[in-house]
Amino acid sequence: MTTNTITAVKQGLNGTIRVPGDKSISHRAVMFGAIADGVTTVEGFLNGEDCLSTIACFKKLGVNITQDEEHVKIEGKGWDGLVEPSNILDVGNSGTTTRLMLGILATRPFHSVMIGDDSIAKRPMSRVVDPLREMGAEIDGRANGNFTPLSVRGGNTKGIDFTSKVASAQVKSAILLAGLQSAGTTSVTEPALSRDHTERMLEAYGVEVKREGLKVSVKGGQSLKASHIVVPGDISSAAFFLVAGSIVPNSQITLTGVGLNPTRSGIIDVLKKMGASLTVSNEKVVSGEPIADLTIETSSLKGIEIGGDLIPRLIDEIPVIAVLASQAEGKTVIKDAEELKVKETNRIDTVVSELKKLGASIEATEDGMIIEGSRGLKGATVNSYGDHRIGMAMAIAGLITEGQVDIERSEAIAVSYPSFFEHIDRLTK
Ligand SMILES: O=C(O)C1=C[C@@H](OP(=O)(O)O)[C@@H](O)[C@H](O)C1
Ligand SMILES: C=C(OP(=O)(O)O)C(=O)O
Repeated sequence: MTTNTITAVKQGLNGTIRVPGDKSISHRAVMFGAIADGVTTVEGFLNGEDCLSTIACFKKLGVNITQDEEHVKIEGKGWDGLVEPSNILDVGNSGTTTRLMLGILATRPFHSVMIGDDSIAKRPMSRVVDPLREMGAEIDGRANGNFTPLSVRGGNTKGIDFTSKVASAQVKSAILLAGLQSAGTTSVTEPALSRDHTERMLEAYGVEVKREGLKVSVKGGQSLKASHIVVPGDISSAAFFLVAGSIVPNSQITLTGVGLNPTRSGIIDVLKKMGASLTVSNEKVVSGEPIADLTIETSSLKGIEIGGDLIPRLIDEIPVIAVLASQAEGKTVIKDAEELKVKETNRIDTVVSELKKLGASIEATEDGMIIEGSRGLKGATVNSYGDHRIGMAMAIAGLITEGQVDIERSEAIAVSYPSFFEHIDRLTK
Protein backbone atom coordinates (compact mmCIF):
# COMPACT_ATOMS: atom_id res chain seq x y z
CA MET A 1 0.00 0.00 0.00
CA THR A 2 1.35 3.44 -0.94
CA THR A 3 0.53 6.57 1.05
CA ASN A 4 1.05 10.01 -0.50
CA THR A 5 1.14 13.21 1.50
CA ILE A 6 -0.20 16.52 0.18
CA THR A 7 0.20 19.91 1.84
CA ALA A 8 -1.37 23.26 1.01
CA VAL A 9 0.34 25.33 -1.70
CA LYS A 10 0.27 28.96 -0.58
CA GLN A 11 1.94 30.31 -3.75
CA GLY A 12 -0.74 28.73 -5.96
CA LEU A 13 -0.54 26.34 -8.90
CA ASN A 14 0.90 27.93 -12.01
CA GLY A 15 1.98 26.72 -15.45
CA THR A 16 0.99 24.63 -18.42
CA ILE A 17 0.48 20.87 -18.55
CA ARG A 18 -0.71 18.32 -21.05
CA VAL A 19 -2.97 15.84 -19.27
CA PRO A 20 -2.66 12.18 -20.38
CA GLY A 21 -4.69 10.69 -23.20
CA ASP A 22 -8.41 10.03 -22.86
CA LYS A 23 -9.07 6.66 -21.21
CA SER A 24 -12.34 5.90 -23.03
CA ILE A 25 -10.81 6.73 -26.42
CA SER A 26 -7.56 4.82 -25.71
CA HIS A 27 -9.47 1.62 -24.86
CA ARG A 28 -11.59 1.89 -27.99
CA ALA A 29 -8.65 2.69 -30.28
CA VAL A 30 -6.95 -0.58 -29.25
CA MET A 31 -10.10 -2.75 -29.28
CA PHE A 32 -11.30 -1.46 -32.65
CA GLY A 33 -7.78 -1.76 -34.09
CA ALA A 34 -7.70 -5.37 -32.88
CA ILE A 35 -10.85 -6.31 -34.86
CA ALA A 36 -10.01 -4.15 -37.90
CA ASP A 37 -8.22 -5.28 -41.05
CA GLY A 38 -4.72 -3.81 -41.27
CA VAL A 39 -2.30 -1.89 -39.08
CA THR A 40 -3.74 0.77 -36.76
CA THR A 41 -1.50 3.34 -35.08
CA VAL A 42 -2.56 5.25 -31.99
CA GLU A 43 -0.92 8.51 -30.92
CA GLY A 44 -1.37 9.96 -27.42
CA PHE A 45 -2.46 6.60 -25.92
CA LEU A 46 -3.04 6.62 -22.14
CA ASN A 47 -0.44 4.42 -20.47
CA GLY A 48 -2.68 3.93 -17.45
CA GLU A 49 -3.25 0.50 -15.90
CA ASP A 50 -6.80 0.17 -17.27
CA CYS A 51 -5.74 0.67 -20.89
CA LEU A 52 -2.74 -1.61 -20.39
CA SER A 53 -5.22 -4.30 -19.25
CA THR A 54 -7.02 -3.87 -22.58
CA ILE A 55 -3.76 -4.33 -24.50
CA ALA A 56 -2.87 -7.43 -22.45
CA CYS A 57 -6.31 -9.02 -23.08
CA PHE A 58 -6.19 -8.48 -26.84
CA LYS A 59 -2.65 -9.87 -27.00
CA LYS A 60 -4.02 -13.03 -25.36
CA LEU A 61 -6.72 -13.04 -28.04
CA GLY A 62 -3.95 -13.40 -30.62
CA VAL A 63 -3.45 -9.80 -31.74
CA ASN A 64 0.06 -8.47 -32.25
CA ILE A 65 0.30 -5.14 -30.37
CA THR A 66 3.54 -3.21 -29.89
CA GLN A 67 4.29 0.10 -28.21
CA ASP A 68 7.07 2.69 -28.40
CA GLU A 69 7.37 6.18 -26.88
CA GLU A 70 5.06 7.73 -29.47
CA HIS A 71 2.65 5.10 -30.72
CA VAL A 72 0.75 1.93 -30.08
CA LYS A 73 0.70 -0.28 -33.18
CA ILE A 74 -2.07 -2.88 -33.53
CA GLU A 75 -1.85 -5.47 -36.30
CA GLY A 76 -5.50 -6.31 -36.83
CA LYS A 77 -6.51 -9.32 -38.91
CA GLY A 78 -10.24 -8.62 -38.82
CA TRP A 79 -12.87 -10.20 -36.59
CA ASP A 80 -11.65 -13.70 -37.50
CA GLY A 81 -8.13 -12.78 -36.41
CA LEU A 82 -9.20 -13.16 -32.76
CA VAL A 83 -8.44 -16.66 -31.44
CA GLU A 84 -9.49 -18.67 -28.42
CA PRO A 85 -7.25 -17.54 -25.54
CA SER A 86 -5.26 -20.30 -23.85
CA ASN A 87 -5.51 -18.55 -20.51
CA ILE A 88 -7.79 -16.27 -18.48
CA LEU A 89 -8.32 -12.66 -19.65
CA ASP A 90 -7.49 -10.34 -16.75
CA VAL A 91 -9.39 -7.02 -16.96
CA GLY A 92 -7.77 -5.64 -13.77
CA ASN A 93 -9.78 -2.70 -12.42
CA SER A 94 -11.40 -1.75 -15.74
CA GLY A 95 -15.17 -1.77 -16.24
CA THR A 96 -14.75 -0.47 -19.79
CA THR A 97 -12.46 -3.40 -20.73
CA THR A 98 -14.88 -5.94 -19.23
CA ARG A 99 -18.07 -4.67 -20.82
CA LEU A 100 -16.78 -3.70 -24.29
CA MET A 101 -14.77 -6.93 -24.59
CA LEU A 102 -17.92 -8.91 -23.66
CA GLY A 103 -19.62 -7.28 -26.65
CA ILE A 104 -16.77 -8.28 -28.95
CA LEU A 105 -16.45 -11.85 -27.61
CA ALA A 106 -20.24 -12.38 -27.78
CA THR A 107 -19.93 -12.98 -31.53
CA ARG A 108 -16.66 -14.99 -31.54
CA PRO A 109 -17.08 -18.76 -31.93
CA PHE A 110 -14.83 -19.74 -29.03
CA HIS A 111 -14.62 -19.92 -25.26
CA SER A 112 -13.01 -17.33 -23.00
CA VAL A 113 -12.96 -16.50 -19.30
CA MET A 114 -12.63 -13.03 -17.74
CA ILE A 115 -11.56 -12.07 -14.25
CA GLY A 116 -10.61 -8.78 -12.63
CA ASP A 117 -9.73 -7.33 -9.23
CA ASP A 118 -11.89 -7.16 -6.07
CA SER A 119 -13.59 -3.96 -7.27
CA ILE A 120 -14.52 -5.43 -10.67
CA ALA A 121 -15.95 -8.48 -8.89
CA LYS A 122 -18.61 -6.21 -7.34
CA ARG A 123 -19.65 -4.33 -10.48
CA PRO A 124 -22.91 -5.35 -12.19
CA MET A 125 -22.49 -7.06 -15.55
CA SER A 126 -26.13 -8.15 -16.14
CA ARG A 127 -26.71 -4.83 -17.85
CA VAL A 128 -24.61 -6.16 -20.77
CA VAL A 129 -24.84 -9.91 -20.18
CA ASP A 130 -28.67 -9.99 -20.43
CA PRO A 131 -28.97 -8.25 -23.82
CA LEU A 132 -25.96 -10.19 -25.20
CA ARG A 133 -27.63 -13.45 -24.12
CA GLU A 134 -30.80 -12.27 -25.84
CA MET A 135 -28.71 -11.84 -28.99
CA GLY A 136 -27.61 -15.47 -28.67
CA ALA A 137 -24.28 -15.43 -26.82
CA GLU A 138 -23.68 -18.02 -24.10
CA ILE A 139 -22.41 -16.14 -21.06
CA ASP A 140 -22.22 -17.37 -17.49
CA GLY A 141 -20.67 -16.20 -14.26
CA ARG A 142 -21.22 -15.67 -10.58
CA ALA A 143 -24.79 -14.70 -9.56
CA ASN A 144 -26.20 -15.93 -12.87
CA GLY A 145 -23.70 -13.93 -14.88
CA ASN A 146 -23.93 -10.63 -13.01
CA PHE A 147 -20.40 -10.78 -11.60
CA THR A 148 -16.93 -11.92 -12.60
CA PRO A 149 -15.48 -14.46 -13.18
CA LEU A 150 -17.44 -14.58 -16.43
CA SER A 151 -17.20 -17.13 -19.22
CA VAL A 152 -18.28 -16.49 -22.79
CA ARG A 153 -18.94 -18.77 -25.73
CA GLY A 154 -19.96 -16.57 -28.62
CA GLY A 155 -21.31 -16.91 -32.12
CA ASN A 156 -24.55 -17.10 -34.13
CA THR A 157 -25.95 -13.89 -32.73
CA LYS A 158 -28.88 -11.93 -34.07
CA GLY A 159 -29.58 -8.20 -33.83
CA ILE A 160 -31.86 -6.69 -31.17
CA ASP A 161 -33.72 -3.44 -30.63
CA PHE A 162 -32.63 -2.76 -27.05
CA THR A 163 -33.85 -0.06 -24.67
CA SER A 164 -31.39 0.50 -21.83
CA LYS A 165 -32.57 1.55 -18.35
CA VAL A 166 -29.28 3.39 -17.74
CA ALA A 167 -27.43 6.01 -19.76
CA SER A 168 -24.25 3.95 -20.08
CA ALA A 169 -21.73 4.14 -22.89
CA GLN A 170 -20.36 0.75 -21.83
CA VAL A 171 -23.77 -0.90 -22.30
CA LYS A 172 -24.39 0.93 -25.58
CA SER A 173 -20.93 0.10 -26.93
CA ALA A 174 -21.03 -3.60 -25.96
CA ILE A 175 -24.33 -4.16 -27.76
CA LEU A 176 -23.35 -2.16 -30.85
CA LEU A 177 -20.04 -4.06 -31.12
CA ALA A 178 -21.92 -7.38 -30.95
CA GLY A 179 -24.41 -5.98 -33.48
CA LEU A 180 -21.63 -5.48 -36.04
CA GLN A 181 -21.28 -9.27 -36.35
CA SER A 182 -24.93 -10.27 -35.80
CA ALA A 183 -27.75 -10.98 -38.25
CA GLY A 184 -29.93 -7.97 -39.13
CA THR A 185 -29.85 -4.57 -37.46
CA THR A 186 -29.00 -3.81 -33.83
CA SER A 187 -30.30 -0.68 -32.09
CA VAL A 188 -29.73 0.76 -28.63
CA THR A 189 -31.93 3.49 -27.14
CA GLU A 190 -30.80 5.14 -23.91
CA PRO A 191 -32.65 7.38 -21.43
CA ALA A 192 -30.11 10.20 -21.86
CA LEU A 193 -27.14 10.57 -24.17
CA SER A 194 -24.00 8.87 -22.82
CA ARG A 195 -20.51 9.49 -24.21
CA ASP A 196 -20.49 8.84 -27.96
CA HIS A 197 -16.83 7.91 -28.59
CA THR A 198 -17.83 4.49 -29.95
CA GLU A 199 -20.14 6.00 -32.54
CA ARG A 200 -17.53 8.57 -33.60
CA MET A 201 -14.64 6.14 -33.70
CA LEU A 202 -16.50 3.35 -35.51
CA GLU A 203 -17.04 5.87 -38.31
CA ALA A 204 -13.28 6.57 -38.34
CA TYR A 205 -12.81 2.79 -38.83
CA GLY A 206 -15.16 2.86 -41.83
CA VAL A 207 -18.32 1.55 -40.14
CA GLU A 208 -21.79 2.94 -40.92
CA VAL A 209 -23.58 4.12 -37.77
CA LYS A 210 -27.09 5.59 -37.78
CA ARG A 211 -28.06 8.03 -35.03
CA GLU A 212 -31.59 9.33 -34.39
CA GLY A 213 -31.86 11.24 -31.10
CA LEU A 214 -31.20 8.77 -28.29
CA LYS A 215 -31.23 5.74 -30.64
CA VAL A 216 -28.10 4.35 -32.34
CA SER A 217 -28.22 1.53 -34.92
CA VAL A 218 -25.71 -0.56 -36.83
CA LYS A 219 -26.23 -3.17 -39.52
CA GLY A 220 -24.70 -6.62 -39.04
CA GLY A 221 -21.88 -8.00 -41.20
CA GLN A 222 -19.69 -4.90 -41.03
CA SER A 223 -15.92 -5.07 -40.92
CA LEU A 224 -13.56 -2.33 -39.72
CA LYS A 225 -10.69 -0.83 -41.70
CA ALA A 226 -7.45 0.04 -39.86
CA SER A 227 -7.07 3.70 -38.94
CA HIS A 228 -4.71 6.26 -37.39
CA ILE A 229 -6.16 7.60 -34.14
CA VAL A 230 -4.97 10.70 -32.29
CA VAL A 231 -6.17 10.54 -28.66
CA PRO A 232 -7.16 13.88 -27.05
CA GLY A 233 -6.23 14.80 -23.47
CA ASP A 234 -8.69 13.29 -20.99
CA ILE A 235 -11.21 15.86 -19.71
CA SER A 236 -11.82 13.55 -16.72
CA SER A 237 -8.13 13.94 -15.78
CA ALA A 238 -8.13 17.66 -16.64
CA ALA A 239 -11.06 18.07 -14.21
CA PHE A 240 -8.72 17.64 -11.21
CA PHE A 241 -6.60 20.59 -12.31
CA LEU A 242 -9.61 22.67 -13.38
CA VAL A 243 -10.88 22.34 -9.82
CA ALA A 244 -7.41 22.91 -8.29
CA GLY A 245 -6.96 26.05 -10.42
CA SER A 246 -10.34 27.38 -9.26
CA ILE A 247 -9.96 26.79 -5.52
CA VAL A 248 -6.23 27.15 -4.74
CA PRO A 249 -5.48 30.87 -4.16
CA ASN A 250 -3.10 32.58 -6.65
CA SER A 251 -3.44 29.94 -9.38
CA GLN A 252 -3.45 30.08 -13.14
CA ILE A 253 -3.21 26.80 -15.06
CA THR A 254 -3.36 26.05 -18.78
CA LEU A 255 -4.24 22.53 -19.90
CA THR A 256 -3.48 21.87 -23.57
CA GLY A 257 -5.26 19.62 -26.07
CA VAL A 258 -8.15 18.57 -23.81
CA GLY A 259 -11.02 16.61 -25.38
CA LEU A 260 -14.22 18.67 -25.33
CA ASN A 261 -16.71 16.17 -26.75
CA PRO A 262 -20.13 17.61 -25.74
CA THR A 263 -21.13 14.25 -24.19
CA ARG A 264 -18.17 14.63 -21.78
CA SER A 265 -17.96 18.38 -21.14
CA GLY A 266 -20.45 18.72 -18.26
CA ILE A 267 -17.63 19.87 -15.95
CA ILE A 268 -17.17 22.96 -18.15
CA ASP A 269 -20.88 23.83 -17.77
CA VAL A 270 -20.62 23.35 -14.00
CA LEU A 271 -17.50 25.51 -13.64
CA LYS A 272 -19.07 28.31 -15.67
CA LYS A 273 -22.35 28.14 -13.73
CA MET A 274 -20.48 28.25 -10.42
CA GLY A 275 -18.66 31.40 -11.56
CA ALA A 276 -15.18 30.01 -12.35
CA SER A 277 -12.80 32.00 -14.52
CA LEU A 278 -12.28 29.65 -17.47
CA THR A 279 -11.06 30.43 -20.99
CA VAL A 280 -11.30 28.05 -23.95
CA SER A 281 -8.84 28.63 -26.83
CA ASN A 282 -7.19 26.96 -29.80
CA GLU A 283 -10.25 24.83 -30.64
CA LYS A 284 -9.85 22.13 -33.29
CA VAL A 285 -10.97 18.62 -34.23
CA VAL A 286 -8.69 15.52 -34.09
CA SER A 287 -9.83 12.04 -35.18
CA GLY A 288 -13.46 13.21 -35.09
CA GLU A 289 -13.21 14.59 -31.52
CA PRO A 290 -13.19 18.33 -30.59
CA ILE A 291 -10.22 19.50 -28.49
CA ALA A 292 -9.08 22.85 -27.04
CA ASP A 293 -6.72 24.48 -24.54
CA LEU A 294 -8.30 25.43 -21.21
CA THR A 295 -7.05 28.17 -18.88
CA ILE A 296 -8.39 28.38 -15.35
CA GLU A 297 -7.77 30.99 -12.66
CA THR A 298 -8.67 31.22 -8.98
CA SER A 299 -12.13 32.68 -8.51
CA SER A 300 -15.01 32.90 -6.06
CA LEU A 301 -17.67 30.27 -6.64
CA LYS A 302 -21.31 29.74 -5.80
CA GLY A 303 -23.24 26.53 -5.14
CA ILE A 304 -25.56 25.12 -7.82
CA GLU A 305 -27.87 22.17 -8.53
CA ILE A 306 -26.50 19.39 -10.75
CA GLY A 307 -28.82 16.68 -12.11
CA GLY A 308 -30.78 15.28 -15.06
CA ASP A 309 -29.14 14.89 -18.46
CA LEU A 310 -26.04 16.69 -17.19
CA ILE A 311 -25.10 13.68 -15.01
CA PRO A 312 -23.88 11.31 -17.77
CA ARG A 313 -21.85 14.24 -19.15
CA LEU A 314 -19.81 14.50 -15.92
CA ILE A 315 -20.33 11.21 -14.07
CA ASP A 316 -16.63 10.50 -13.43
CA GLU A 317 -15.97 14.10 -12.33
CA ILE A 318 -18.42 14.06 -9.40
CA PRO A 319 -15.80 13.19 -6.73
CA VAL A 320 -13.76 16.27 -7.60
CA ILE A 321 -16.89 18.40 -8.18
CA ALA A 322 -17.73 17.66 -4.52
CA VAL A 323 -14.35 19.16 -3.55
CA LEU A 324 -15.12 22.21 -5.72
CA ALA A 325 -18.55 22.57 -4.11
CA SER A 326 -16.98 22.49 -0.62
CA GLN A 327 -15.33 25.82 -1.51
CA ALA A 328 -18.37 27.49 -3.09
CA GLU A 329 -20.70 29.95 -1.37
CA GLY A 330 -23.98 28.21 -0.50
CA LYS A 331 -25.40 24.79 -1.17
CA THR A 332 -24.62 22.38 -4.04
CA VAL A 333 -27.10 19.58 -4.68
CA ILE A 334 -26.04 16.61 -6.84
CA LYS A 335 -28.97 14.39 -7.81
CA ASP A 336 -29.93 11.67 -10.34
CA ALA A 337 -26.46 10.17 -9.86
CA GLU A 338 -27.31 6.63 -8.59
CA GLU A 339 -24.79 5.26 -11.11
CA LEU A 340 -22.05 6.47 -8.74
CA LYS A 341 -22.90 3.48 -6.55
CA VAL A 342 -21.61 0.98 -9.15
CA LYS A 343 -18.25 2.53 -10.04
CA GLU A 344 -14.81 1.40 -8.74
CA THR A 345 -16.27 2.11 -5.28
CA ASN A 346 -19.70 3.31 -4.20
CA ARG A 347 -18.65 6.88 -4.94
CA ILE A 348 -21.53 8.42 -2.99
CA ASP A 349 -20.29 6.68 0.16
CA THR A 350 -16.55 7.13 -0.42
CA VAL A 351 -16.74 10.83 -1.41
CA VAL A 352 -18.93 11.64 1.58
CA SER A 353 -16.92 9.66 4.13
CA GLU A 354 -13.51 10.94 3.01
CA LEU A 355 -14.55 14.60 2.63
CA LYS A 356 -16.15 14.45 6.09
CA LYS A 357 -12.76 13.42 7.49
CA LEU A 358 -11.41 16.70 6.10
CA GLY A 359 -14.19 18.64 7.84
CA ALA A 360 -16.46 19.29 4.84
CA SER A 361 -20.18 19.70 5.38
CA ILE A 362 -21.49 16.96 3.08
CA GLU A 363 -24.35 14.47 3.32
CA ALA A 364 -25.23 11.50 1.15
CA THR A 365 -28.69 11.25 -0.43
CA GLU A 366 -30.33 8.32 -2.24
CA ASP A 367 -29.16 9.57 -5.62
CA GLY A 368 -26.27 11.92 -4.90
CA MET A 369 -25.10 14.31 -2.20
CA ILE A 370 -25.62 17.76 -0.70
CA ILE A 371 -22.64 19.96 0.09
CA GLU A 372 -22.71 23.18 2.15
CA GLY A 373 -19.77 25.16 0.85
CA SER A 374 -17.27 27.75 2.02
CA ARG A 375 -15.93 25.67 4.88
CA GLY A 376 -12.22 25.60 5.69
CA LEU A 377 -10.90 22.04 5.37
CA LYS A 378 -8.48 20.39 7.80
CA GLY A 379 -5.79 17.74 7.32
CA ALA A 380 -6.49 14.05 7.99
CA THR A 381 -5.64 10.55 6.80
CA VAL A 382 -7.99 9.48 4.01
CA ASN A 383 -8.24 6.39 1.85
CA SER A 384 -8.78 5.96 -1.90
CA TYR A 385 -10.31 2.50 -1.23
CA GLY A 386 -8.54 1.50 -4.45
CA ASP A 387 -10.54 4.05 -6.48
CA HIS A 388 -8.29 6.30 -8.60
CA ARG A 389 -10.77 9.16 -8.76
CA ILE A 390 -11.30 9.21 -4.98
CA GLY A 391 -7.52 9.28 -4.46
CA MET A 392 -7.07 12.23 -6.83
CA ALA A 393 -10.09 14.16 -5.48
CA MET A 394 -8.60 13.89 -1.97
CA ALA A 395 -5.19 15.06 -3.22
CA ILE A 396 -6.81 18.17 -4.76
CA ALA A 397 -8.59 18.87 -1.47
CA GLY A 398 -5.20 18.52 0.27
CA LEU A 399 -3.91 21.51 -1.69
CA ILE A 400 -6.10 23.82 0.45
CA THR A 401 -6.31 22.11 3.85
CA GLU A 402 -4.97 23.46 7.10
CA GLY A 403 -2.56 20.60 7.88
CA GLN A 404 -1.46 17.72 5.69
CA VAL A 405 -3.60 15.11 3.95
CA ASP A 406 -2.24 11.55 3.84
CA ILE A 407 -3.84 9.52 1.06
CA GLU A 408 -3.72 5.76 1.66
CA ARG A 409 -3.82 3.37 -1.28
CA SER A 410 -2.77 6.21 -3.58
CA GLU A 411 -1.23 3.67 -6.03
CA ALA A 412 -4.75 3.34 -7.50
CA ILE A 413 -4.22 6.70 -9.24
CA ALA A 414 -2.06 4.93 -11.89
CA VAL A 415 -5.28 3.41 -13.26
CA SER A 416 -6.01 6.62 -15.19
CA TYR A 417 -3.32 9.22 -14.39
CA PRO A 418 0.16 7.79 -13.71
CA SER A 419 1.85 11.24 -13.84
CA PHE A 420 -0.67 12.92 -11.48
CA PHE A 421 1.71 13.73 -8.59
CA GLU A 422 4.47 14.81 -11.03
CA HIS A 423 2.00 17.27 -12.56
CA ILE A 424 1.12 18.71 -9.15
CA ASP A 425 4.86 19.13 -8.45
CA ARG A 426 5.44 20.80 -11.78
CA LEU A 427 2.67 23.34 -11.17
CA THR A 428 3.99 24.25 -7.71
CA LYS A 429 7.61 24.93 -8.83
O1 LIG B 1 -17.55 3.90 -22.00
C1 LIG B 1 -16.65 4.38 -21.29
O2 LIG B 1 -15.48 4.52 -21.70
C2 LIG B 1 -17.00 4.80 -19.91
C3 LIG B 1 -18.32 4.99 -19.57
C4 LIG B 1 -18.77 5.40 -18.23
O3 LIG B 1 -19.32 4.26 -17.57
P1 LIG B 1 -20.82 3.74 -17.83
O4 LIG B 1 -20.94 3.26 -19.20
O5 LIG B 1 -20.98 2.62 -16.82
O6 LIG B 1 -21.71 4.90 -17.53
C5 LIG B 1 -17.64 5.96 -17.38
O7 LIG B 1 -18.04 6.07 -16.05
C6 LIG B 1 -16.38 5.15 -17.51
O8 LIG B 1 -15.34 5.77 -16.79
C7 LIG B 1 -15.92 5.03 -18.95
C1 LIG C 1 -15.80 4.32 -13.88
C2 LIG C 1 -14.59 4.39 -14.41
O1 LIG C 1 -14.00 3.45 -15.26
P1 LIG C 1 -14.42 1.97 -15.61
O2 LIG C 1 -15.91 1.87 -15.60
O3 LIG C 1 -13.82 1.70 -16.97
O4 LIG C 1 -13.78 1.08 -14.56
C3 LIG C 1 -13.76 5.61 -14.18
O5 LIG C 1 -12.69 5.70 -14.82
O6 LIG C 1 -14.11 6.49 -13.36
